Amino acid sequence: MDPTVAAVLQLHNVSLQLGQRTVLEQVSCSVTTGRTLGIVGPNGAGKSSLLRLLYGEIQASQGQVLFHNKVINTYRRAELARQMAVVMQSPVPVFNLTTEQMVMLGLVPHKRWFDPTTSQDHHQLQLALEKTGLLALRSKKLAELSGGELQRAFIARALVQNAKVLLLDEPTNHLDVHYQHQILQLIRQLNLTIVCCLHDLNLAASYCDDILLLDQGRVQAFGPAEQVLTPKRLTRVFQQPCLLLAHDELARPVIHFYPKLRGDGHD
Ligand SMILES: Nc1ncnc2c1ncn2[C@@H]1O[C@H](COP(=O)(O)OP(=O)(O)OP(=O)(O)O)[C@@H](O)[C@H]1O
Repeated sequence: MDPTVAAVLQLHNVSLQLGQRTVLEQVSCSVTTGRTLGIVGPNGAGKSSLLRLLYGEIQASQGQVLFHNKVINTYRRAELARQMAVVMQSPVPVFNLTTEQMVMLGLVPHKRWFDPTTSQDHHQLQLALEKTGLLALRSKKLAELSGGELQRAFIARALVQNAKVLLLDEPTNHLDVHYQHQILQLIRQLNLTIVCCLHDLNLAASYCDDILLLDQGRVQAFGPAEQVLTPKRLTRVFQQPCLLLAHDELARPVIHFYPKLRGDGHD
């Protein structure tokens, strides 16, 4: 990674203890302006916990989390919200709101309570609904949306928030293949600094510049996607044989996990 480019978020030797459990151990990584960092790893690797540290929801037991070179917990919540939008896994929606009302909540960090809604706000709302394919559902109650539509509504809210940094935990959960690609393509085009937990390694390889591979709270590799996502490393970390399949029309090979075969050294 180019050290001359400004780091937006940095973790320096961060460890996290939750109850009796060491969830993260000596994790160091950073994300620089305009890049997309994918956090990948098996279940329980510590991906969501790391994201929660990055937006200051929980505090590191050891080490430092820096946002623009300042300790994250020294920021006021409102200040952070203006600079950082967060889409968590299965956030709890307020079901009696309509899609449009919920998406408009993205404006809250930028307004005082008596500020009126402007034509610019409505324009932003319109754009966010359009980009996430929710125009036709704008007046529907959240309770009436499918899991995927709800997920897109949370992403629309993050777009309206208009922050320079976007943190997402499994944003493609509940989305069909078309929307998985559409949403990731969309957020890439926004030229934001992005940190995104993903289970799907092919999506991570396609849409992330850098990858942090975690396993049991420890960094297994961190760096450019093509250097981190090697079949040998993925086979070891996921305990499932893996190979990369090249395709003429794809910029990156397809990551393929296959069943353990007798005598291939994986059983
Ligand atoms: N509040 C808590 N107290 C104790 N242990 C916790 C707590 N929250 C999470 N953990 C544990 O920390 C570990 C990491 O959890 P985390 O949710 O960060 O993993 P993950 O990589 O996001 O997992 P998944 O892929 O399953 O979503 C898990 O073993 C989990 O059980």
